[in-house]
Amino acid sequence: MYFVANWKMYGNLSSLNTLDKVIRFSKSKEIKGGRLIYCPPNTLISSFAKKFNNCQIGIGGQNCHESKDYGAHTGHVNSRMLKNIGAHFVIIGHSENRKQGESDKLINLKIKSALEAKLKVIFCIGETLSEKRKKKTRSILSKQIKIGLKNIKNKSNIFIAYEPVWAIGSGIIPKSYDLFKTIEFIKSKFRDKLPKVLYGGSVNPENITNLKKINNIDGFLIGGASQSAKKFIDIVKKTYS
Ligand SMILES: O=C[C@H](O)COP(=O)(O)O
Repeated sequence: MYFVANWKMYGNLSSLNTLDKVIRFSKSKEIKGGRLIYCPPNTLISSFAKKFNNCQIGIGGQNCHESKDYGAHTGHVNSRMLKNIGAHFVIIGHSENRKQGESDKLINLKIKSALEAKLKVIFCIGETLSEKRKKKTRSILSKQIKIGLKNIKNKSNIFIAYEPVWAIGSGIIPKSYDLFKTIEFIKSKFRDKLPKVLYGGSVNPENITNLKKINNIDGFLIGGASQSAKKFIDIVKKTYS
């Protein structure tokens, strides 16, 4: 199982101290089969990479520019730059960026550039509350997958993160059966090799006990709770208990 910590726009150099606990945990037997990945803000990727030297914790960025080339794009960072400072993963298509106007087409270009830079991609998809109410979840997910992954033949380095927008930061999670069926639907879109599908949206040490019972989920993309080492570790421990 994969446990991805998305720190969003939180954290500074002093946050590095909180990682000691996670590093110790990652080297203990308690980690079982858990694979930990941290996606801090870009300002902290190098420091995280140094800190995680000698342990099995992956590092990722939270977004990247679509161009694989360097260029005059003020305020942006491309996938090569992320790779160069120690990232192995990048989150692309997060709803917080889609909300800012990131289109499926742009997401497709970003994914291609990230794969070219040899980063693994955590590709976020999910419906809004109004789309859910209009029973459009499946058509929205199909469109996001179809355009987002257009002309990408080798999908082996792509993880899908299903994050219903209404579940992010709201404390609300989908009903277990609905979530199982949605993940099954997402996987049905892939013919040959099934991608790993993560769930994200208000995952915490309390609701993980139910979420872990949904047996087609391959891991979790965790926002708020991942900023606390204790909560993040608890989520992993409870998944295996
Ligand atoms: O990337 C993480 C998700 O947006 C979930 O965030 P959350 O756990 O704070 O709801």
